[in-house]
Amino acid sequence: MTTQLTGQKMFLAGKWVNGDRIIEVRDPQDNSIIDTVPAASAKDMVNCIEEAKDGAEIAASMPVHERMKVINVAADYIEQNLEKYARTIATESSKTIREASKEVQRCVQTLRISAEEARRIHGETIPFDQMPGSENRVGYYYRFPIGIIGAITPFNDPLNLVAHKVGPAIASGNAIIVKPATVTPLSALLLAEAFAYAGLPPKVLSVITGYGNEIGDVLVTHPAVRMISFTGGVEVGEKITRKAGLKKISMELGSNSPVIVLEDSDIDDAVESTVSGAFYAAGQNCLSVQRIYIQESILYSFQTKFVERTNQYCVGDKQLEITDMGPLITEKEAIRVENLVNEAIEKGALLLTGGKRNGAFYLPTVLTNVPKNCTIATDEIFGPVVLLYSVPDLDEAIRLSNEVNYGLQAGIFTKSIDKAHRAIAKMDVGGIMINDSSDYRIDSMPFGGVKKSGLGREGIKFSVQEMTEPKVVCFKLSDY
Ligand SMILES: NC(=O)c1ccc[n+]([C@@H]2O[C@H](COP(=O)([O-])OP(=O)(O)OC[C@H]3O[C@@H](n4cnc5c(N)ncnc54)[C@H](O)[C@@H]3O)[C@@H](O)[C@H]2O)c1
Ligand SMILES: O=C[C@H](O)CS(=O)(=O)O
Repeated sequence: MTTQLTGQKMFLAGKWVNGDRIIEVRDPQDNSIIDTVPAASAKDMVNCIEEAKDGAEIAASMPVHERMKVINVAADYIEQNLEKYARTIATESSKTIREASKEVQRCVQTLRISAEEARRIHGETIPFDQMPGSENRVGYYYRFPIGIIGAITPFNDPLNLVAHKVGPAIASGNAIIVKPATVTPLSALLLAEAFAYAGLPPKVLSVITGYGNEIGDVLVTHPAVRMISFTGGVEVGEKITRKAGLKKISMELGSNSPVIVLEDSDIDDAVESTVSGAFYAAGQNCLSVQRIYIQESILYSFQTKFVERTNQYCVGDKQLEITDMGPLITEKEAIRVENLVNEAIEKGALLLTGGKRNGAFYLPTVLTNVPKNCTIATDEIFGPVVLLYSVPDLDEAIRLSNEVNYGLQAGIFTKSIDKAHRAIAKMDVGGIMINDSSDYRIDSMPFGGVKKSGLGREGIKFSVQEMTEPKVVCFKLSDY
């Protein structure tokens, strides 16, 4: 898709500004240049943070009804321009136009939920007289905004995952500086466009484009930035956590999601759900189904149907409505996935389908008999590859599921409420879906994981909690 190279500006403290250097934004499908954005410098980031100090005061002084109005008008703007937002996502990222449209609709929902949560930031009265000697004291606590939030976001959901930080930040009266993924900055800039249209006061929001290690370090280490809200890979997450020092940290990291399919399940339903969960967004999805543990009595039936359904996946031009799966975000990423699969095959894994690359495209791939000593067995693939395993029973499936040092979400297909509850209790994850794959989320639910999958929870209400602090107020009365 060729678009007029207009050269985007970044959105710093409410102003659209150029930079001294530029970054080319490319379409993963054909590596064509679709636009350019500024490559901000460390100095630009320092200036941005200085402006955000004023922004934090402005944001905190916005009455709740104004915050709600601005967020809802921004949501309206995006809804009215859905096609433009979807095309931008489907051009700069590797999502198909159908996947991109769904992301825009979710972003609108995320913002509307954020507006609602702005009116629900409550405190509580505190019965101080529970302690002898405090009979003449009354008071409460309320929640106040922490000030400046630094948000660093990934490439795979370039709009909605930015909204998951900007929405709650504004709802809770904070200023926020977003450093979007270097390869997919345009969608984040469009989010800024919506808030500029909605009349968000200047200096409250910045979207600063550039290289993560260059400007990210400044954002992460600056003392005026009181929280880092990061979504991305565990390697970068650990780097940031080490550098951040004494400030709030929210880490939404990687995964290697398991799904269990028991013999009493609806196999056709399980197949449909896990194929979608494995190959949505070409597997570049933190909730992607990476491992499926199938009870041995139904292995042949499930495996046959799964491979058959996988082979029906339409891989091609991501701008076409008929396309189920587009490319990965870069050819380099496709080669990384190809190498992971080839390592497994060299070590004895069986390839049931896929395993072929063409540039940035990598076919939906199904492996079985994958040895434990393969990288692909324990690391996050973040590509269209799924591993099938045979298990004798639920307990073995749970044990194997928990062996991997990630724990974002899992799924289990069973008609037994007892078995479902055993999985709920025993699986070491942040979310478990019964008769859904791991790839299920609504934007208001608590979202996040354990082990290497992260720290804290997103999902608007939970982000608002992380982005605010309680303040206790106590009155000692003289003639009570
Ligand atoms: N748990 C979740 O909610 C969730 C959601 C989406 C993606 N992810 C994870 O994100 C990863 C894929 O996204 P990605 O490839 O964009 O991740 P990434 O970690 O490579 O990059 C994420 C962001 O960090 C920035 N960055 C890179 N190095 C940095 C540094 N040294 N300091 C500061 N910032 C730096 C990047 O520019 C980008 O904006 C996968 O692991 C996926 O599981 C998790
Ligand atoms: O990639 C991870 C995303 O957070 C999953 S979802 O798109 O929000 O469901």
